[in-house]
Amino acid sequence: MRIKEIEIGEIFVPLATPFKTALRTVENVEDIVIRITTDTGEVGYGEAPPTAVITGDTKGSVVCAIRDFIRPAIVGMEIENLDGVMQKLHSCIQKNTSAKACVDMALYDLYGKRYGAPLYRLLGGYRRELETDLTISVNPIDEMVRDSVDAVKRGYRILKTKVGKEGAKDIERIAAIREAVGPDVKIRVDANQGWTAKEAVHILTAMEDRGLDIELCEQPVKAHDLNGMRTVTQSVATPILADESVFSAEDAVEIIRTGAADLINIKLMKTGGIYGALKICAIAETYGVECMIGCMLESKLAVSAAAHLAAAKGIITRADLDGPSLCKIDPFKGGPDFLENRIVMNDLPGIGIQTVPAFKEAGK
Ligand SMILES: C[C@H](N)C(=O)N[C@H](CCC(=O)O)C(=O)O
Ligand SMILES: [Mg+2]
Repeated sequence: MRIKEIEIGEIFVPLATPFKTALRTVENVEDIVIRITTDTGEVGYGEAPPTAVITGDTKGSVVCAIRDFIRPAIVGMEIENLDGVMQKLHSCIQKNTSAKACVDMALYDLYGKRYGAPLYRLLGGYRRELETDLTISVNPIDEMVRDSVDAVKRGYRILKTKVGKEGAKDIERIAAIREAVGPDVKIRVDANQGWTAKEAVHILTAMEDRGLDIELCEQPVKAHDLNGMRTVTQSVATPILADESVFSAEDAVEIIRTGAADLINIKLMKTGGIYGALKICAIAETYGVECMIGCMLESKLAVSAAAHLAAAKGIITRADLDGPSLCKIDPFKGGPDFLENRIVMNDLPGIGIQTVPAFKEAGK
């Protein structure tokens, strides 16, 4: 089964409410999608969000990387030689991890279809169901409390609360949310690089002293500040999870070697797809470092690929796969079932997404 064609399109999905972090505010998912067709007529789908503030990737750069570098490098290659195609994908252009992830997931989709199996089973088959958190955007405290209570009413038992914009005011934010949702809801905080190491130690220590029971803190300091992150990790009891600091397997080795964080957040858009994510899983398994699977502002297509990886691997113990829950509509047919906090895998081959509107309209 050979790669015959790679078509590039776009999708637009409005968010239910604006998504706000210490790094940015977004109102819509506006992502690049691709369709790979083989000489046997099989199709595989991929998606990439332009998360410039984290990955450096823009819509234009994703399109250019796929059209001018990746497509000429892999068209004609055999899907059965997945390792060979992946080596080409990762060597034909440096960085551009979102473009690579987009193509990588379409290739894995085809690989699953080639062998008639759901991808999560081919990759390891560890579990059939995942529990995801829901993100609470950083906003005035009363809004965050309202959003947290609403999320719990919708069935979410884990909240990922965005912080990192107003220093020590985050202590009051989390205190108000904890009081409103009670002791049984897990609260994770994600500062998206918004604190200095000193601020992080002060804020997290105060949260601990007030018994706010934070499950973990994600990326307290700047991505490049591994010394600062190690200081935080060593100074507080709250587990620290590296997100923007870990893109590659090499980054994961460095984090583990230096003890800069306790946990690693794997996102396909940082690793360049499942192929790179599997390398981080292997390193994390070797050293017993648990991982979270995360997403950017992705719709069900890309998040389904991440769900397959997470369902496959035991070392991925936490999921932040709320992209589809943040969207106002789901434009796709097929894929795993996203039932608010529960993601249930099924037996559809590959990733399981059956239609992508951008290509239906193109009428190919
Ligand atoms: C959407 C997901 N829950 C999330 O919060 N991801 C962010 C980055 C998302 C973005 O800015 O597109 C994260 O974990 O930092
Ligand atoms: Mg994060």
